[in-house]
Amino acid sequence: MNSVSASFKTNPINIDQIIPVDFKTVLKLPDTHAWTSTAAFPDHSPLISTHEGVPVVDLANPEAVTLIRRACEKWGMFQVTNHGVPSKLLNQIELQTKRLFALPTNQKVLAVRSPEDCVGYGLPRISTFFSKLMWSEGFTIFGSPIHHARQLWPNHHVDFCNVMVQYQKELMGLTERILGLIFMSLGLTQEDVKCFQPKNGSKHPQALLQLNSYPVCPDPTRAMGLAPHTDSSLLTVLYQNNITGLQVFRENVGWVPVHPITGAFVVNVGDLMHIMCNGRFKSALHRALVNKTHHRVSIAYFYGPPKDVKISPSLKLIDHDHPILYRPVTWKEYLDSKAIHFNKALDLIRYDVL
Ligand SMILES: C=C1C[C@]23C[C@H]1CC[C@H]2[C@@]12CCC[C@@](C)(C(=O)O1)[C@H]2[C@@H]3C(=O)O
Ligand SMILES: O=C(O)CCC(=O)C(=O)O
Ligand SMILES: [Fe+2]
Repeated sequence: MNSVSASFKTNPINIDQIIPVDFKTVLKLPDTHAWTSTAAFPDHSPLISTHEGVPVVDLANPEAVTLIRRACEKWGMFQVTNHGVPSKLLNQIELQTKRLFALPTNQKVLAVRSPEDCVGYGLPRISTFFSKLMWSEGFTIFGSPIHHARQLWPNHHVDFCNVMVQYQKELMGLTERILGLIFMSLGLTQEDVKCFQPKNGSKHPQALLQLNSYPVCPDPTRAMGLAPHTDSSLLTVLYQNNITGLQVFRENVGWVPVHPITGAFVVNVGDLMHIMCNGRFKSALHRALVNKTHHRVSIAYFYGPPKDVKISPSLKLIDHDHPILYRPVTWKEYLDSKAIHFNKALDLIRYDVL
């Protein structure tokens, strides 16, 4: 069993927090989805438009490593262009994602996630930490989605499965290429990071694909698409359709929109990378808002280390001025802690926080 499934088994979720409402039939924002009175209430005030945005890195630029290092230090996030993933595949995955979420609710629930598993249809896992429900639905895939796809389309699941499998293959290549640049930017060599190099003996990295859908919302100023969180991965590579909604939080600045760039990916530092580089790159706090007129979709690829590999701060980044901050953890151990402690999980493995 992979680390993610194993963690879901240890921390099952209540079925009420898995099945979304039927967004299409709701004409007025229900109280269950109105975030107005909560601490996490979305601040919709526009930022001063002259403010700089998330850096865009052209992977063909010889300066890419330096640009990535700066972006990771300052934002924990950047966008990449010239990445080599065929635009045809991006169009196909967007189309298949929309095809899935366009199904009637009674059909989508045929592929619902079980309380003890990570794959299938349902609300975001972090829903359990908030008193209000989010205005979004998701479909999680690990490897081939054939089991659930067959339930959705008994005779028409082949195209969906092929696109999802092909996309994961492409994204594994791209993510490993970007990871290589990130390690280079930290001065780490292949030898330093060989513990989770692909195909190290029988060990393989683990990755998950998350299709997100944000239906049009009758009252977006009071709703939340996906509540603020950091990703538990090493690195997440996200494709978004051309609808704005993603925002990243910056200390002393606030929420900054991450406007879609046609054909680009958003890359964000996850908690495990934060640990590996001893906090030098911070995992990006981000969220997604919704809107009244446009259906937004995004496809997140969460990349993590092989099962049972302990992630710990690289010794090369530790010295007198940079004492070691985090204890070693496997992805499963970290996900288990996150399932209970959510945004406190990172602090709980710090040596200096009790
Ligand atoms: C490997 C992962 C990463 C998970 C948990 C597990 C499976 C599903 C992922 C998401 C997907 C949606 C946002 C998030 C915040 C959520 O609720 O579920 C993610 C979470 C995380 O990054 O922690
Ligand atoms: O939809 C988005 O832009 C963000 C998705 C996300 O943060 C996630 O799936 O973890
Ligand atoms: Fe995320």
